[in-house]
Amino acid sequence: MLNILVIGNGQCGNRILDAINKEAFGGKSKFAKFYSQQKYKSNVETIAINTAMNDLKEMRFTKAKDRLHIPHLHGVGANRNVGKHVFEDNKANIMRQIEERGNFDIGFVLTSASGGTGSSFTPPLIEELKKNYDFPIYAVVVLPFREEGTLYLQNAAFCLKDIRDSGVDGIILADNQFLKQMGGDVQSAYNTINDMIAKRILFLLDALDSEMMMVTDLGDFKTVMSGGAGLATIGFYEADKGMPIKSTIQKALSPSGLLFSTDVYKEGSRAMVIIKGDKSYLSIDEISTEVEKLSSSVGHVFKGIIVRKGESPQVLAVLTLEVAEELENLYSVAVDAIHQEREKKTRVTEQKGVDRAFSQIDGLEPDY
Ligand SMILES: Nc1nc2c(ncn2[C@@H]2O[C@H](COP(=O)(O)OP(=O)(O)OP(=O)(O)O)[C@@H](O)[C@H]2O)c(=O)[nH]1
Repeated sequence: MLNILVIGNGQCGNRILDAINKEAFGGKSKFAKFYSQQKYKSNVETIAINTAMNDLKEMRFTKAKDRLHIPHLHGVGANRNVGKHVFEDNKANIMRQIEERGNFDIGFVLTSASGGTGSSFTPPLIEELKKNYDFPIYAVVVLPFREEGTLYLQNAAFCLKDIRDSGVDGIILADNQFLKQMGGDVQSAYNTINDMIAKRILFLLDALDSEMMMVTDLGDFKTVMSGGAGLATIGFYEADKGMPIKSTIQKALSPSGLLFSTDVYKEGSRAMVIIKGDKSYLSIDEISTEVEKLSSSVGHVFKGIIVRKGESPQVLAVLTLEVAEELENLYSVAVDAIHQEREKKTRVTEQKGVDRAFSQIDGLEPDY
């Protein structure tokens, strides 16, 4: 049995963690967490960390003991410099809470790249975890909608770089901009995206701790994640019962299954494909043909098969990327945003427009 740590930082990280707990506690009643056992095979410890009490209170499926409030106003207002200081001041407390949960085989830290708390807590937290423990740690990082503004874009650019420099064992990308194709208003888009990420992580945790017909394990996952440029994404598809397994695999690797925009056949570096379902769906010929097609363009592909009586076919693909054109696009938009912010600041200090307006009444008194 694996011991797994899942930490959600900031509002986005908290909500994804809550979506994971919702699935794990059976999903339906908000009271489930008070009396249910989690459905995990593994021993999973979850911790939500936030500076904003309201974000923690909003969680419906995460136990109160798993919510850690770090007092600082009502958040750090998207300011990563403030966030880094707040983390430093509270580091000992945060690390103590983690230490009390025992030993782990693997850890995940969930965060948005663009807010304040999650994006500034995650890099130093991973650095600290890597300093103190020797289990692998993966960051699951949500990229912003591109129209959310200059501060979020610059945060995303610096946060990703900081996470990469933190000693993390791999970064799994999910992109709000790409996933907004799911449609709906912002709140329902968030819920859909969070559920998509939660479902993929839970499938992965289940697979890493399962008896498989063809084995993939934590060692294989580590090898996949250490490939490419340290960046990865996850694809998933659950088919209707009639769908052939070859189409299910193709769907998992297509834009409708992925969390980040990439052509896996062009940008992929290593992959792990896990196929689950009733054995009547699991044609070895079809599976081998699809896996060979993938491995001929990406290099090594680990494959695992989990036979589950009566279950419809499901496919999960973890893919590390060699290049990521969409990330390059994001960085060029972010660089424009950084310049825009800088120019605005220089204009304010050079022109002192508002000061000039006020200075016109220097020495004058109101006359009634
Ligand atoms: N997918 C998804 N994205 C979210 C969610 N909530 C916020 N975001 C995105 O996360 C980014 C903002 O980060 P938050 O996580 O809200 O910020 P925070 O870490 O709590 O930081 P501060 O509030 O500034 O202290 C934006 O790009 C949002 O679009 C969510 O529930 N799901």
